[in-house]
Amino acid sequence: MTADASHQPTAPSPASSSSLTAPGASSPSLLPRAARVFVAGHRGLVGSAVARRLAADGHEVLTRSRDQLDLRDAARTEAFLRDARPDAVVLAAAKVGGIMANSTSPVQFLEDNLRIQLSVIAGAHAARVPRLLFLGSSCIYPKHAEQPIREESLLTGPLEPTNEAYAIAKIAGITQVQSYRRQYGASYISAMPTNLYGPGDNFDLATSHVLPALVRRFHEARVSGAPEVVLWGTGTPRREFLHVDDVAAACALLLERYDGDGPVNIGCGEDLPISELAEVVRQVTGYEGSVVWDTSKPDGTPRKLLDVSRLTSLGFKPAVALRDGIAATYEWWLAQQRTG
Ligand SMILES: NC(=O)C1=CN([C@@H]2O[C@H](COP(=O)(O)OP(=O)(O)OC[C@H]3O[C@@H](n4cnc5c(N)ncnc54)[C@H](OP(=O)(O)O)[C@@H]3O)[C@@H](O)[C@H]2O)C=CC1
Ligand SMILES: C[C@H]1O[C@H](OP(=O)(O)OP(=O)(O)OC[C@H]2O[C@@H](n3cnc4c(=O)[nH]c(N)nc43)[C@H](O)[C@@H]2O)[C@@H](O)[C@@H](O)C1=O
Repeated sequence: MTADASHQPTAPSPASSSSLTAPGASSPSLLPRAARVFVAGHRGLVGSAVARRLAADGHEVLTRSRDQLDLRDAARTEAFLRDARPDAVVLAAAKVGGIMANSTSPVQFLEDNLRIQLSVIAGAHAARVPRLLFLGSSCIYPKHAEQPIREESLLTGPLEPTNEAYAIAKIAGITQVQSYRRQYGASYISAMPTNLYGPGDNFDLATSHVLPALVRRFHEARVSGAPEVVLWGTGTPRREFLHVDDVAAACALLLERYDGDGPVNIGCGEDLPISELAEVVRQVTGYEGSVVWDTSKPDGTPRKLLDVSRLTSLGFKPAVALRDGIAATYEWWLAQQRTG
């Protein structure tokens, strides 16, 4: 793949580009009206929500399934982008999973994500795509970062070992985006969402995140009449959960209003212990047995609450309350079960 930069705008200096650039609500959007946007990973939890949101906002959403285009293939990805010539790319394709999948398959979490990022970000630049949003994750921050975690905490301490490979791939993605901005003046940005959930989530207990796993475990225990549900770890780690429709709204806002060098955290600003999350899910699913904690399983990072002031300064406000979002996600999953 080539990344011919000869026609790119002059690069801003890294120093000047490190400040937050947030056009006011009256400023023109950084995304044209009825823009053509390639959403990479449109079948996933986040990509599907972003695609729905952008379409509802009047944009044209371009998609390719993995069968049609494996985004690890740099040459084919660049050729697709040169041909499609989108106004923007949202990079929501990634190798994604919960704590166990991350711990047991670090090679795939590192290599697939590095390859996808190299293909899509370099390919977008080569195809002169003017705008790109890269999605990372809150796990990029140090395990013991000061809470709530500000964007400036990046690279200030050791990472959580259970997802270090994934985090390092995502940090490389942030640096790649910043490098295209610094060297070529590309209007490419990064966002770091907190733990997400919603319709389209992965409910496979071996690879899922905690929230869909709890929904499935409590539901199946209620249906089978099991006296107890076994959950992983101690229940003490704290996590922040954001509904995927809110993430999609934040992504749309950032595409329209943010053009800064640093990543932007996406979260709701509130967290809770996994034990409390379990209690909410128990109530929503109607399970009446008890919970047992399997402390042979990893806890992961003790706390991951994001400082979201950079995002809220742009006007973001989450709309979905956690209990309502869990109830709707449970309904969605039950409907999926019914339709096979
Ligand atoms: N879920 C969460 O809690 C969080 C997610 N994020 C970030 O959001 C982004 C999206 O995550 P999420 O939606 O949850 O993940 P999903 O696993 O739900 O979706 C990922 C998508 O990427 C696609 N994909 C993966 N590999 C390839 C490939 N080689 N070629 C083409 N497509 C590929 C998948 O395709 P297919 O359907 O064929 O498998 C899928 O559609 C990721 O960058 C993730 O890091 C950040 C924080 C938390
Ligand atoms: C989004 C984020 O997601 C991951 O990090 P994580 O937040 O640690 O992941 P998680 O959702 O899997 O677990 C959260 C907590 O919940 C506990 N837990 C209890 N019972 C179950 C359970 O049944 N399944 C799972 N998965 N966890 C459980 C579990 O032990 C842990 O204490 C990384 O992929 C990381 O890379 C990343 O970006």
